[in-house]
Amino acid sequence: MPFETTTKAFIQWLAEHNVSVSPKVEIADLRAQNQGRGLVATQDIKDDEVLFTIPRSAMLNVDNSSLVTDHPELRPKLFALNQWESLIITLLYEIQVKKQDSPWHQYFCMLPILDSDNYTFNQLMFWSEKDLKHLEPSLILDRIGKDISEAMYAKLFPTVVVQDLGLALLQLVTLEDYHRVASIIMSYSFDVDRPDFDSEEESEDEEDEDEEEDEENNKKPKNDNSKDASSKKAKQVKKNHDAQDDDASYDDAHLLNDGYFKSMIPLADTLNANTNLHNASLMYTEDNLVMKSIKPIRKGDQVYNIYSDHPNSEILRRYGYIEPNGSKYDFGEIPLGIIRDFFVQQSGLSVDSVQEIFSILNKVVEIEQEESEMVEIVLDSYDCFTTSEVILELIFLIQILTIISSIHRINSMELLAYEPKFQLVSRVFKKTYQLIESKRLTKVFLANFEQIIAQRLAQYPEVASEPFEEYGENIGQKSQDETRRIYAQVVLKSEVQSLKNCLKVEKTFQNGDFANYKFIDDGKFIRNIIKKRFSDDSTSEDEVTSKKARAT
Ligand SMILES: C[S@@+](CC[C@H](N)C(=O)[O-])C[C@H]1O[C@@H](n2cnc3c(N)ncnc32)[C@H](O)[C@@H]1O
Repeated sequence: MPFETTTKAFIQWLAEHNVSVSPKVEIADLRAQNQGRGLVATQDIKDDEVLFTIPRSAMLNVDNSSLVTDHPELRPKLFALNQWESLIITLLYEIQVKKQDSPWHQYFCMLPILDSDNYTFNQLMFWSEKDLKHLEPSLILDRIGKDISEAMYAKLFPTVVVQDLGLALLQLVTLEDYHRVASIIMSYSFDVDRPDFDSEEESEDEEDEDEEEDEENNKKPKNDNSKDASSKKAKQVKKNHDAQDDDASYDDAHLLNDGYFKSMIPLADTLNANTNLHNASLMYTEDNLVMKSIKPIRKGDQVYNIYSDHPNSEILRRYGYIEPNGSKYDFGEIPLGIIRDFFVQQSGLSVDSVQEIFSILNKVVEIEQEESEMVEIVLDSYDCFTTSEVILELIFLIQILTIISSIHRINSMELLAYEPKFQLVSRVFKKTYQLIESKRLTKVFLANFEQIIAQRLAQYPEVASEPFEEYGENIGQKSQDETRRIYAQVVLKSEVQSLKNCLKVEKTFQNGDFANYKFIDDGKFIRNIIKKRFSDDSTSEDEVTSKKARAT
């Protein structure tokens, strides 16, 4: 069916399902920009205007599906699955079994899964090895999640679907069909609170948060991948909230405990997203879902939702597009390996010794956690944001290793037995904690911090240092290979720009969480640690080291 005809049939479907749409917006063909369909303002819109209202009955989820209507006996088994599994089966049943008889058929005709005129699947899951090479050295390559997705397919088909649910008609669902449906859920679904959910199950904290949210007398359903830490439901699902995290087993009875349904919401999911141009949000009341403007929108402008605070790399992984001028939430990442190798080079410690220091730090944190809310500081990688902010864990680790390196140059750490080594690392940890608490860091820390970021930057190809450029209105006419190459370049530019912004240390250490930090001489701080430590210790190794320390 031609693109326009499909859109018109969908608009008709919306009217038949009591979706009321403001005359100030219309569905537009944005394929030239590689944006498929989107919503555009046909008149000026004020802040807080209702753009459309969707009754809950028009949503599709496991509770409100043909599968449960046709097979009410399957309800308990479907509800015992997790959100992802149940919605995948629900959608496959509508699309592959009910086909034209599905009440949502006209809606599915709009989705890429049935509308071959709409854009191709560009989520990283569908990229070839050759396409993915363009993304090196981005760490997003470690998070594509294809293996986890395939494990879910292997679990559902055929065991759960055929043996447990008796849906023989879904026996022939291929891995490709499954990936497409899973990608549609990833890019289009929302998590919508169940009005019938027993709030007694919620914790007091969650209720407090709810009260704050309720003040506005409406709530915001989270687009599938939300990680809004302040919202009630984001706490009930795991961080990032995608299939990679949602690996609960069949027996976990997830869905019933969640208090929300992962749902497809026709029309609400026609909105594209932009972190910088976000101008509309979906709210809900008991009976309806309501899309409202959150700022004035000019005639001709696109109406944009936001899919959460993701950097370009994650937007590409989950949704298959990028923001050409960078996401508001971009960050670059420093892998732990770079930090380890930097200190190996700088201090002469062996790789094994630095690894041992990491494992001691993990133990020290574990012990501290018994008393306080200490977080782990040895992570796989560290985020450096486009806002010039970095995570505290990065600062903490580099400062600790800076001090340990200096101590090692005075007295070889390699000579110490495990126990005194543990004591030393533990003491440096505590002293560094106090140093940071008093808003101080050392001068050598700063130099090391800059060099570590510089080493990460050196791993990127030159093109990633070039400024963002408009790739033009005609991106939709480029070949798939070319489009993906351009998208990968934009991701690398986002990361490089973020890392470079974190080199603007006057911003990094004078703003936000790290405002007004002072950089002190390392010598005095180190002397303080060594003096105290060696006067406290009595083991023979320590005495040797202590004498050496005093001699220097
Ligand atoms: C919820 S749908 C939005 C409607 C979609 N454009 C359509 O035609 O069906 C999400 C998908 O839209 C596309 N999309 C959303 N925002 C975009 C943007 N700012 N630029 C390009 N594509 C975008 C991506 O392909 C994404 O996976």
